[in-house]
Amino acid sequence: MTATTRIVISSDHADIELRKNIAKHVAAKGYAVDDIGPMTSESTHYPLHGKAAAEKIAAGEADLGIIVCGTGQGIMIAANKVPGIRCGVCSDVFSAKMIRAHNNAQMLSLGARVVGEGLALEIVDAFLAAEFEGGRHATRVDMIED
Ligand SMILES: O=C(CO)[C@H](O)[C@H](O)[C@H](O)COP(=O)(O)O
Repeated sequence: MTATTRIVISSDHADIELRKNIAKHVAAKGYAVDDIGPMTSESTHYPLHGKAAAEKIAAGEADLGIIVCGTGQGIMIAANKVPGIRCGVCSDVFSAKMIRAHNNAQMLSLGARVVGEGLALEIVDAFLAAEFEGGRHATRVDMIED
């Protein structure tokens, strides 16, 4: 991915500070960041925010997405309900690389109550640095889309 890649970022209330710091971290690398909130820690509903971020990608308004909830799981499930979206929860750097390299995932989900900020930023970096390998993996991703 290049610095012109557009990245949509969202979360629920579980940790908006982590989300904001991810947005700052990614913007500092030169990526075009669209942080769609929420902007307060008031309790909200993760399906709304996973869907909103995924729909930006499905509509061609963003290339990649990073979403955050308490475990990363609920917001990931919601994002994956949007047709064409492939999103994985990652708590380690290797998985973050592989969901791009083998699964061509457009979205990374993080659990703010699972990983600390330092590891979260390393996971983000691995996700953004990885490239889809295509080949046999494209066959399998096509099977998911079918
Ligand atoms: O982890 C989550 C969903 O998988 C969300 O962050 C929820 O907020 C989580 O279920 C906890 O909810 P709470 O209202 O913050 O107790």
